[in-house]
Amino acid sequence: MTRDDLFKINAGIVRDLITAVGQHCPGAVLNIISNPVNSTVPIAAEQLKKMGVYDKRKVMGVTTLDVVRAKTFYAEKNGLDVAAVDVPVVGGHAGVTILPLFSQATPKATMSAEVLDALTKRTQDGGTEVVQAKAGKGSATLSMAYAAALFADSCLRGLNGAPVVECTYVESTITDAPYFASKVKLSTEGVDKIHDLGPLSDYEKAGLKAMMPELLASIEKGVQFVKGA
Ligand SMILES: NC(=O)c1ccc[n+]([C@@H]2O[C@H](COP(=O)([O-])OP(=O)(O)OC[C@H]3O[C@@H](n4cnc5c(N)ncnc54)[C@H](O)[C@@H]3O)[C@@H](O)[C@H]2O)c1
Ligand SMILES: O=C(O)C[C@H](O)C(=O)O
Repeated sequence: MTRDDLFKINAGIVRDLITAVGQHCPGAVLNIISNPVNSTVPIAAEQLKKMGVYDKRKVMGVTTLDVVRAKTFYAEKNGLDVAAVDVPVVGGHAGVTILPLFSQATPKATMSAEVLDALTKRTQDGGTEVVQAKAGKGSATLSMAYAAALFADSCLRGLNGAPVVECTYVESTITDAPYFASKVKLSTEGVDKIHDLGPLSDYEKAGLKAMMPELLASIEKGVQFVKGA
């Protein structure tokens, strides 16, 4: 089962939960983790728009697990302490739409083109690898919970006036995609500032171009699920 297969089940669940949020706590900051995140975030936004209570600063898709994976693989490969490593991951949360920016990773490490390609693919396929290994018995539940806790904690710190920067999938204008994950400053109202992509390597530029058809289609599928209903 792919994240997109989950659309059939989760699209309605997310829309109905968001309807309740729109009715009972319209100002809430939402961290959406249900897959396919590339579509469920647009579903949430469209449903809240329909109800007249959408605030783009409050709706965020959780892509933290992609960052956790990229950091882990980068640290392992380069003999670094993972706690001291940072790797931005941009795009979306499915296959080729997940784009780790190893050229911006810190601390800096030199890796061959082959190793970079392997680490990128491992990050992109990490979730699917676990879903297939569990063969119908769920996904990377515990690492998802870890990532969700990290991200929720960052949101709470931002809301408490200690701004923090995390990668998250939000309504965005930094690329051609209306929703996109990148580094975002989280503050007292939720999304405060969406950082642009920064300098990309040629490999990353190609990855950005390659993800767009799938990302745009997943976004449109989510939008139409609500608008076309
Ligand atoms: N964004 C991420 O990083 C990430 C990572 C892993 C998993 N996920 C997604 O998180 C979700 C949960 O994954 P999981 O492995 O824990 O799945 P799971 O099947 O183990 O758990 C799903 C839970 O949802 C409950 N449920 C079903 N219908 C419901 C409804 N209408 N309302 C409320 N609850 C309902 C089920 O009873 C079950 O307890 C999936 O959508 C999965 O794809 C996201
Ligand atoms: O549920 C999945 O398909 C995988 C999940 O999104 C993950 O990244 O582990």
